[in-house]
Amino acid sequence: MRIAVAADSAGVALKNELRDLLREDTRTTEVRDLGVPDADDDRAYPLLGIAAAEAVAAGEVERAVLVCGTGIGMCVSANKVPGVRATVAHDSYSAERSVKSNDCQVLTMGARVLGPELAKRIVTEWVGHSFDPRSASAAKVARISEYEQA
Ligand SMILES: O=C[C@H](O)[C@H](O)COP(=O)(O)O
Repeated sequence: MRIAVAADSAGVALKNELRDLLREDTRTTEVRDLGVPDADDDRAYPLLGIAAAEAVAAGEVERAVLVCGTGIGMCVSANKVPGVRATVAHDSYSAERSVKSNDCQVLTMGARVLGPELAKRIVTEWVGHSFDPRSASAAKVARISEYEQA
């Protein structure tokens, strides 16, 4: 699995931890860090979130993990990119269902909301989840795509 990571200055420390964790994970083949590199970089979350979502939409990566202060700005930004389904998730169950029910390719988190150990656990679990296109959820997700393409 190819994964992009990105964050604003509020999320960069957690993003870097998650990036390193994902790079050690044998299930990932590429972990692309789209920035910011450090907290001195004041590029705002929409720039980073949209860039990562565009990489997902273009098929350059399958998924993205985005971090800002709350996860909300990254989520709203990523969802503006056609074809991308992003969610904030700070608990294991929501992260799991975002993939299995909603086929979300993008997970966003708030570094000011949850601690790094919980974030790492959620992301590690999230990599292991997959969407079943034959599931009853598939038709519901298809309705979202139909609206987007209308
Ligand atoms: O959703 C936005 C993020 O939490 C961001 O890191 C902080 O945004 P703000 O500086 O506008 O509060």
